Amino acid sequence: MLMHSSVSSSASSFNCSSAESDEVFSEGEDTASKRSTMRRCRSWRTFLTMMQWSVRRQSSWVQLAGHQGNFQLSEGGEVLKRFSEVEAVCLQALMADPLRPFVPQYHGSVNRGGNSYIRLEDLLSGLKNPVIMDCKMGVRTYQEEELTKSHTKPTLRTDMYQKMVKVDPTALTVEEHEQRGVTKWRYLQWRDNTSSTSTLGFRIEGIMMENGSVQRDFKMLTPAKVTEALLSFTKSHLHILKAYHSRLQALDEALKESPFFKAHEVIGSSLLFVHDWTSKASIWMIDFGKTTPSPSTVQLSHDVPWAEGNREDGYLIGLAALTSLVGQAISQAACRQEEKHGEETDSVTHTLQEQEHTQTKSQGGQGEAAQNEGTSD
Ligand SMILES: O=P(O)(O)O[C@H]1[C@H](O)[C@@H](OP(=O)(O)O)[C@H](OP(=O)(O)O)[C@@H](OP(=O)(O)O)[C@H]1O
Ligand SMILES: Nc1ncnc2c1ncn2[C@@H]1O[C@H](COP(=O)(O)OP(=O)(O)O)[C@@H](O)[C@H]1O
Repeated sequence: MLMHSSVSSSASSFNCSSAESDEVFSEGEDTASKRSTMRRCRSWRTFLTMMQWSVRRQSSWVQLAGHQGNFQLSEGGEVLKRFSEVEAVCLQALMADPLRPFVPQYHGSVNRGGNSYIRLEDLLSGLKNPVIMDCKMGVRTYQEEELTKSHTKPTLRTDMYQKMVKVDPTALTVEEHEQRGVTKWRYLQWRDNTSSTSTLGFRIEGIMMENGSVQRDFKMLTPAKVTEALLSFTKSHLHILKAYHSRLQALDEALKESPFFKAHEVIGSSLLFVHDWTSKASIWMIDFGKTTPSPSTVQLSHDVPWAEGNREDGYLIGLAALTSLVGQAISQAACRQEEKHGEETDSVTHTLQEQEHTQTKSQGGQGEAAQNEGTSD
């Protein structure tokens, strides 16, 4: 789902502010005075509406991936995400962890219209026409419980069967076609195997460019294809790629120091890359809905392949691959820049040579003319 908040939260949703409601008509006020008060109220309303509009335009909030209807935009640079106990517990712990600078600020929960929400810092706040990329981390996006459930208590999902049919009907067995359903584990595993999740330890879930165009469903199994996507996402801007590279390296350092990371199996969590053309670029850890404490008997290393029962998520495998591919994008962008610079220099040299040539010719002509003049004297 993609939701442009700047449009949805337009002036029409604006309520009379306290400044306006202060202007209450008193009994017996004469008509002229009422008119003048109304005029003042209208201009206040217009002014405040414009202020509200422009402040909201600062955050053109979009939801690039995830569950439709899970988010609401809130006042004061916050977004509200549908409450999940698992996620709330993680966020609470992360606020006192070395990973805190990499996680949106968590402000507890709130009730809206009978539903509970988690209050999160809006990571797009202050960015102008943001460019966003959601990378889902890890070598698998399903919890081990999902696998167990698929053996012991399989529930067939028609929606997931249909999503598979739409992409590749041949991926389904005859039995699955007959049942017109697959388990959630089967679907998630298929998604992992048909993307770079299983091989690289991450996948690009979606990219939104500054004009609002969104690309999802990347068929990117090869590192070269991912590098290509990174170059297109950053328009090969070296300073943006370098900022991302440093942030990934800093995240790696923080993960090594993090008691939270040591003790949790991080499944289905994303890194949200955000930048705009005023050179603000950052990366944030989001979505802890499937991040759970690892059993006390298991010591996770996060950098070895998953095997049933070992609980490994492969988060660091993905982070290393992603960092290395951003590094490759930097090298390629630098090469392209040099080539472009070379071409520009060539063209400048060529122009200068041409100018010199023309000048020499015309000077030669002038000399001749002067000589002729001299001789005619
Ligand atoms: O992205 P597509 O291919 O559409 O598949 C989605 C994602 O895997 C979701 O994971 P995430 O939240 O990490 O994006 C998952 O939510 P869960 O978090 O519940 O596993 C959805 O399961 P359902 O919510 O059961 O439909 C599943 O349908
Ligand atoms: N704090 C935030 N600030 C800005 N955008 C966010 C924030 N959290 C999530 N998003 C947007 O919402 C999308 C889905 O978020 P996510 O937490 O993964 O939801 P879900 O649990 O439904 O999968 C992200 O890809 C991103 O575009």
